[in-house]
Amino acid sequence: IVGGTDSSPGEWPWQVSLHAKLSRQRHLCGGSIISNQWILTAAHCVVSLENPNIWRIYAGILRQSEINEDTPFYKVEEIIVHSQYKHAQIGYDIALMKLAKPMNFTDLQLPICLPSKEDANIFYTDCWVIGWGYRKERGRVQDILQKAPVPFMSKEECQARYRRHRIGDKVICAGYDDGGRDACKGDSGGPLSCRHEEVWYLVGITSWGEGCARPRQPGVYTKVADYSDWILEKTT
Ligand SMILES: COC(=O)Nc1ccc2c(c1)CCCCCCC[C@H](NC(=O)/C=C/c1cc(Cl)ccc1-n1cnnn1)c1nc-2c(Cl)[nH]1
Repeated sequence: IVGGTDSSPGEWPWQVSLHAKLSRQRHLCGGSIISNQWILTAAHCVVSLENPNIWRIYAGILRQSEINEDTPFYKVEEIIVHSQYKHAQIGYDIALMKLAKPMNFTDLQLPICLPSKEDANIFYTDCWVIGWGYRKERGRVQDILQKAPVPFMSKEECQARYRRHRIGDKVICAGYDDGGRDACKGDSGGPLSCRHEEVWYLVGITSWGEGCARPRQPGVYTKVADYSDWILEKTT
């Protein structure tokens, strides 16, 4: 996260850190708890890494330094990538990870609400992007989970910023025309969380952008409300 601040314990209890253990283990992406057995993340995080056994999901943590060989993690039983996914800038950048065992909810690990299809046209005014990603384009993974407020941007304005891309209808853009606050490397797969009438919703999945926090280059997020049928179909 560029231009963010430290989160407090339990502030974003749905945020998880997805680690993969290949030759060595490291944080790869963020994810969100949507039920006691399902994590929602970005397709680009898991494609080419679809062997469930390499994944370790850490929930209820604020700091990456809380993770060591003794830290408990959730194993993954199944990974479901959207069948139309090709690459992030085209869209369909959404994937589900099924936990091998249902998790117990605590104050530090709780699900976030999914927006319903009818919520697809709400213009949210209180949205935050969260993650352990870089604070600048050439940076490193942060220890303390970072948060940054990012304003919603209309699709028209977003398309005007990204002339060389087709900004599809199943994505949301958020960011500042002057730049300064945005997601960055290591944040993808994580939530764009918006508070609406006292309730937090998983409005977006951090997907891509041209650089981090550059002026007039907003972040592009998978629009979760447009995938509610897909999520229900795959998780029930
Ligand atoms: C110590 O451990 C580490 O350093 N881990 C570790 C640390 C970092 C990374 C990995 C591992 C690789 C994950 C591979 C799959 C994921 C590959 C793509 C992914 N993208 C993003 O997270 C954000 C994109 C993004 C999203 C929005 Cl909304 C706006 C601007 C964005 N950016 C534009 N340019 N940079 N960001 C990424 N993630 C990383 C990189 Cl490197 N790139």
